[in-house]
Amino acid sequence: MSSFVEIKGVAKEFKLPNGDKNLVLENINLEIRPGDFVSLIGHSGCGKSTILNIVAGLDQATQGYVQVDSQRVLKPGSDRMMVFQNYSLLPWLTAWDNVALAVNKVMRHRSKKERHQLISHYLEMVGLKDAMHKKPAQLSGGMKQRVALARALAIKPKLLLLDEPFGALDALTRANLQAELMCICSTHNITAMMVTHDVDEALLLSNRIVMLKNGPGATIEQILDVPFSYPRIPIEIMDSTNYRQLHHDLMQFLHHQQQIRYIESQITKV
Ligand SMILES: Nc1ncnc2c1ncn2[C@@H]1O[C@H](COP(=O)(O)OP(=O)(O)OP(=O)(O)O)[C@@H](O)[C@H]1O
Repeated sequence: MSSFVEIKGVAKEFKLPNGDKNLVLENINLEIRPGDFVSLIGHSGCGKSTILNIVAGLDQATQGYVQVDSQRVLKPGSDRMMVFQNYSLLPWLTAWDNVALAVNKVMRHRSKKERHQLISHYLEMVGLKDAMHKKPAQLSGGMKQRVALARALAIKPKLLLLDEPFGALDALTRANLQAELMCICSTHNITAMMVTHDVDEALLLSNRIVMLKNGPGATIEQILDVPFSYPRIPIEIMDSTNYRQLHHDLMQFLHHQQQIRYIESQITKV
């Protein structure tokens, strides 16, 4: 199958206020097929969010390029919707109005009735039928993230970008939302990229996991294929030998990166 997202030779260097340069990413190459759910995993600061930001068009690569559906990414667009850990909702608007704001802007050409149906459909899909008219302060963390998901999905993006979407939620809410997201993505064949620190979350949701080495100049160490078919039932797959092996491989990779980071920090002290 042809690639839908192409990340080719991407490097990213930030200029620091004192004039120094911080090379964060180097030669990142990744091809994502339509319907893939790809997770990025690696230690804090290795550049996972930077990759997502470049794909979103919120930041520019210093070298290389990103293409989505054969179009070069140069700026943000409604074909790529991002969901952040901190929900990013407008606090003075209700759940409905937060979703409506995006839908009305992007889907101006649709009739008022159609836009209304879309907003209602996606808020119901994420289980917010009875809380549509509440403001963010009246919603739990899980409910706020549901609004953010509904807002992203209602725009019908080509690519869903998720930056630690469940990082701020308690374990039970996180598990429920993971299951719902998996169901939505597999049913609607949504292509997604997700940054996560959670090995189980990556294994549950993704069909491929990109393992990033530590920076500076982080590169891709390996891409792991996750062979379980969708929809996945956590207690069933977690019990399998295959799952335990993949979990072990990922943990070992992260542990190894942590050791490298420790040794490097000791060397620079000397
Ligand atoms: N605008 C910026 N200017 C300068 N440096 C930046 C900027 N944005 C990110 N960085 C640096 O780039 C590196 C990678 O950051 P990034 O947020 O992509 O890492 P991450 O892997 O997503 O980390 P975490 O898991 O902690 O969220 C870090 O060293 C960070 O300090």
